[in-house]
Amino acid sequence: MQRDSGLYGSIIVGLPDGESEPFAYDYDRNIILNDWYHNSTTEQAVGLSKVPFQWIGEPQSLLIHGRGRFNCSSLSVPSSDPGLCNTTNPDCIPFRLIVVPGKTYRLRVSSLTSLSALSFQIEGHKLTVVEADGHYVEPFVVQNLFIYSGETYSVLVKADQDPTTNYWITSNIVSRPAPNNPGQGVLVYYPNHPRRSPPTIPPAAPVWNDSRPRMAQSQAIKARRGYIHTPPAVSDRVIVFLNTQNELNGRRRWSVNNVSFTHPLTPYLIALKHNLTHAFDQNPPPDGYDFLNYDIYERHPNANTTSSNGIYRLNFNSTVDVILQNANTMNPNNSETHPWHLHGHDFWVLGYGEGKFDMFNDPNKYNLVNPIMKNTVPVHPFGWTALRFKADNPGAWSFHCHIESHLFMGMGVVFAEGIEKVGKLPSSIMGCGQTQGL
Ligand SMILES: O=C1O[C@H]([C@@H](O)CO)C(O)=C1O
Repeated sequence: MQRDSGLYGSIIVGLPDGESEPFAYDYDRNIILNDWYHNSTTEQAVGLSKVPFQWIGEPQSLLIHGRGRFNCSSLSVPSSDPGLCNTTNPDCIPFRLIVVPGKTYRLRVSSLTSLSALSFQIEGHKLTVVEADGHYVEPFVVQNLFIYSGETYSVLVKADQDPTTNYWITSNIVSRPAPNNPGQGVLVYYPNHPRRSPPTIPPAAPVWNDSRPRMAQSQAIKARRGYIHTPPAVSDRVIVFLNTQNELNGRRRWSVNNVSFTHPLTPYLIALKHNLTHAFDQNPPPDGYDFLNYDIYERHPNANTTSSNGIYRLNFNSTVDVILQNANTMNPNNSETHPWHLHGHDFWVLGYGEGKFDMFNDPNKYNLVNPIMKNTVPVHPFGWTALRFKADNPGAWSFHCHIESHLFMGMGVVFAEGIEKVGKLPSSIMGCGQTQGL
């Protein structure tokens, strides 16, 4: 859980010389969104592993590019440290984005939240979505951008409003019933004073449990004309992943096809390359679940799930479809949003749907014309998301929910392909588990 402890940043990849973007802007700015907890990740991990389970709860603040505010009146015991909870402390100055009237800004917005699904908004300004996870998007305009942990977007925003005032930049939690405690920054029109707060109240958050606008925005993201990578027309293998919340020996877990993921001590790549067959479970986890009989609107009937560190072996260069199927958690009438993130590949997003994926009819509705390629994608409450990718990158790759505590609780799988094509592994990476002395 190092990311939650602050180990993160952005890498911006430029274009090769002589190439230009298919959209125009004057300035480029980077905005990282995050959520912030007062408990350390170690304390969180201890609670998540406890019997009875102690959930991490909602974050204490939302950060916009590293800056946030804590509502001090929410402390049950007032802080004795006068330096803390002091809004005049320079550390409490919110994020400011200074813009020149009339200019267009490309904002590279990314979310590295440990839990929260966010809605990002700039009061009074439209956002034109032009890029997602490094791929150009057929442009579309939104009032607020829904962004899930692990995703990156570029939006264009034009400073075309009344320049005599400043405007709120906000992030709000959606998809969970969190207290209304938005992340707040300020869009400052030059040469207004950068400390001047906007005269308005910040824009209202979207209704947290209305998943329709989120689903609609997910479906609106298509590859830009002229930049479409056409997916293979058919796949060689279809894997359906039922996402459920369960228990294992009294511990709360997440599982995929009733298998909750555990990490082996020996790194997979080394174990595979050196044929260390005792390093992890050699039985592959299942490719599906009982989709005819399983009721996704009920709690998992088998409260006691299984666990494994087994992996999915993919034929090199094969085309794989993955259907992520969401379901009810252990709480009645509750299903959550999960941003699934794949290492080592980009996948085509073929479709999203509500309810149970119908494997006889839903594939006919796949978008094979202009699907966006991404590496992180939401699975909406009680919904499904269909992906396709080429298993063309030799190695062992994690595919997991980007919510840090959900991965910790077992919500992930590992794909491996083309291991024979991986070159000799350096001795400097040896040391863990059974790799000592290799
Ligand atoms: O993993 C989770 O556990 C809690 C809750 O389901 C516990 O009952 C929650 O909101 C999660 O996302």
